[in-house]
Parts: sequence; structure tokens; C-alpha cells
Amino acid sequence: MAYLEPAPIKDKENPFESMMSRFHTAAQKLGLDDETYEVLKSPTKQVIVNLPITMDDGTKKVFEGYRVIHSDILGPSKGGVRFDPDVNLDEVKALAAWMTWKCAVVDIPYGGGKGGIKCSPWEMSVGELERLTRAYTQSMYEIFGPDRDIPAPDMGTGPREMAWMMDEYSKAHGRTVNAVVTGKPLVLGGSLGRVEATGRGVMVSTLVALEKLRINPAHATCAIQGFGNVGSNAALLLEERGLKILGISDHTGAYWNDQGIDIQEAIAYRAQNGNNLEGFKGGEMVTNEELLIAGVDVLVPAAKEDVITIQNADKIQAKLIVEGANGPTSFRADNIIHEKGVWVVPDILANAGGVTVSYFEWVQNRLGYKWTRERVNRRSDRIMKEAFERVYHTAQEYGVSMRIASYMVAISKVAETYKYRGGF
Ligand SMILES: NC(=O)C1=CN([C@@H]2O[C@H](COP(=O)(O)OP(=O)(O)OC[C@H]3O[C@@H](n4cnc5c(N)ncnc54)[C@H](O)[C@@H]3O)[C@@H](O)[C@H]2O)C=CC1
Ligand SMILES: O=C(O)CCC(=O)C(=O)O
Repeated sequence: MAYLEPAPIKDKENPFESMMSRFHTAAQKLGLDDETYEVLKSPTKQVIVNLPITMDDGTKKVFEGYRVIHSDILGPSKGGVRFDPDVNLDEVKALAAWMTWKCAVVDIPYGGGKGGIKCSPWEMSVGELERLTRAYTQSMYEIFGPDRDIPAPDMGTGPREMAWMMDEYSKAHGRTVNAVVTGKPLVLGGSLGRVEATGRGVMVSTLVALEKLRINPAHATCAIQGFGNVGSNAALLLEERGLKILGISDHTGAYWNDQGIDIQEAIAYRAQNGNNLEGFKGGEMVTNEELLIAGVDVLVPAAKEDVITIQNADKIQAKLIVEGANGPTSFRADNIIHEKGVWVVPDILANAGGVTVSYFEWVQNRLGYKWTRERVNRRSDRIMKEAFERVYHTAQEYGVSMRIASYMVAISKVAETYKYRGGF
């Protein structure tokens, strides 16, 4: 196996490097052959576009957009589109690969892709965002498609942006093609349960992990970083299951309450406050860094990559980390966390509830039929629990962390499919 040289170490955290390091370790444990390693290590397609947009003041501004297809071995590529000023090609490449592994872990028939536009959505008007989203979709006519590549929401995007994408794609094809994106508004063929699906999957993973750790959820405390789609829904559902949420945060700061934050109140405040928590009075202000190392049972990072690094990993006090975000822990922090005995439910397992319900949305669109919320939740909870057990048993069998086990489960499935499809 020629690929077994150690990966070069760079100074700065890099999500693609983190993804590759775990992929490399899992491939070694599986004894993956060189050819399959070579096929799976690099994305199938990488597209970079320049999008000139007329701003509200009449000036033109050019935005850089990306779509990376990591793999289409298991089926059409699937993955969100992120609007954020930090978006870059390495980040999108890592996020696309994580989608391949995530879909394989939960056993849904998709490959992995991801997209993004380098922009600050909170500084743009609705009109500017609509023009940008439509221009991005136009530039991806040849990439997107219900049988090719299916976008969904990620950081900075939601049902509104998915509606614009669906409409723009449909216009170009002269018919309504609602299965081309998921995470749409309900009236456009969105699925009941999709908005809260990722947070729900985080909740299900947390409860299964607490059971394994023999911690009673009714006595457990929790801190959640990020209070957007994933963080706020996870907070609400975990609070409903009895956990006391002592701390929450977003990009404006972190809020702490020893008695527990009232999550309904925080959600209502955020909705009336331009989608952020600035000025929230339901807790005292602390820093995001303090929140991450606070004395709680469960820590849910649900914002960005590389927030748990070698700088703070040894200070983490939580017994359990459930990764709502993609890539919140850098690979250099993995060993420190593992040696401290902190249990990690990794991103590609913990946050897979979103893509699972996206799959249900796509299935419903293709059937022309709508499922009840009860059916969506029941099926996604089952898929999440089964995936958890698959990863847990692999971790036990090989004596590896849940993270490496999840990559092993995923890589085995993709590699086996690749062989059957006759890739060599
Ligand atoms: N939306 C979805 O269905 C899924 C999202 N994810 C991942 O979950 C994470 C969050 O995504 P969403 O909730 O959809 O995004 P969002 O845009 O709805 O919310 C992001 C949240 O993170 C906060 N944030 C940003 N920078 C921060 C910082 N430096 N410190 C603390 N908080 C910060 C924002 O203020 C906001 O509250 C991302 O890593 C995303 O890739 C993963 C699976 C599915
Ligand atoms: O719902 C989807 O298709 C993808 C969601 C996503 O981008 C993710 O899981 O990171």
C-alpha cells in the first residue's frame, strides 16, 4: 500500500487536511487497496465560478462560488450550499467528502457534494441575495439535477434560497423540477420535519450516547455553540428530553445561565432580533471560548469547523461531544480528546439527520406524495439509531474511536459499491 507515508503537517488548521487524516487512518485499518484509495481521496469534480451581481446601489460586485462533487459512486451527489465570507475551495472540498461519508454511514443512496459562495449574507438585502442565488444556479445548470447533484441548505442558507434555486432551475428546463433541491418551503414540495431534522438527529445521537455512558438525560447538562438551524433545534429538542441547557452562543457571543437557558425564549428573541442573540437577557454573557470548555456533561458544537483544536482540547470538561457542525474538531485535537476519555459522536454520524430527511423529501417529490411528520420522524430516528449502532459496533470490534469507526463504515460501503460497479 503505497499511500502509507505519513501526511505532511502544516501550521494552520485546514478542514480538508483533517478529513484526509481520518480517511487515511480508517483506510489503513481497513487495509484499503491503493487503487480505491486513489479514487476516493480526491473529488470527482471541482467547479469555481465568478458571479457578477448588480447591488442595490447600482454598482457591480463579483462573488466567487464553488461546487465540489466528491463522489457519485453511491448515487447522485448530495450536499448543502453555504453562504459565508470564509468559504474557500479547501473547505468546500472537505465538506463535499464529508457528505460522501455521511450518506454512506446512514446508508442512503447518494454520493457527496457541497457548494458555497464567498459572501456575507447578513450584510446583503433580500434582492441582492436572490440575484446572487439565481446567478449561482444559472452557473450550475450543467451540474445540478435530480439524478445528478442535489443541493440543500447549509450555513447562511435556508428554505428561501432553496425556493429560488428550484425556480431558477425549473425555468431553464421549462417545467417544475422540485426534486432538484431539498430543504424547500413546504408549499414547493418541502418535507415536513426537514427544518428540524439535523437538530433532531443530534438529539437522537445524544440520547443513545448518554444511554451507553449510563448518564440520565434528566440529570445531564449541556452547552451548545451556534444557534442557527442546527443549534437552536438541537437545543429545543434536548431541553424537551430533560437536559438542562446551561449555555448557548452565536457569532455575537455566548450566554450562560446556571439554572438553564429558556430555549423557547431564546428562539423567540433571535427571531425578533435579526436572527442573532445579541442583547439576549436570558443568561450572563461569556465568550465562545469559555462556553466550549465549560463544565457540562454534553457539548454540542453546531457552528463552524475547527473550533476544538490543540489550543483548547485539553481544557474541554464535557464527557460527551456531539458534533452538530461539520468538522468542528481538528484532527490534531482528536488524540487529546480521546486520551482525556471524552466520547465524541462524530459529525458524519451526529448531523446526518438533515440529509436523511432531505432524502425523504426527494423520495416524496419523485413519488408526488406527502408523508406525515410522524412518518418522517419515525423513519429518520430509526435510521439514526441503526447508524449509531453500526458505528458503535465497528468501534468496539476494531478498538478505534467512534470517528474512525464511522469513516471505516463509510469507506467500506463506498469501496464495495465501487468494486461492484466495475470501476477498475
Ligand atoms: N442545516 C443543516 O441541515 C445542516 C448543517 N450542518 C452543519 O451545521 C453547522 C451549522 O449549520 P446551520 O445551523 O445550518 O447554519 P446557520 O447559518 O443556520 O447557523 C449557524 C450558527 O452558527 C453561528 N456562528 C457562526 N460563527 C460562529 C462563531 N465563530 N462562534 C459561535 N457561533 C457562530 C451563527 O451565528 C449561527 O447561529 C455547519 O457546520 C453546517 O455545515 C450539518 C448538517 C446539516
Ligand atoms: O440535506 C442535505 O442534502 C445536505 C445537508 C448538508 O449539507 C450536510 O449534511 O452537511
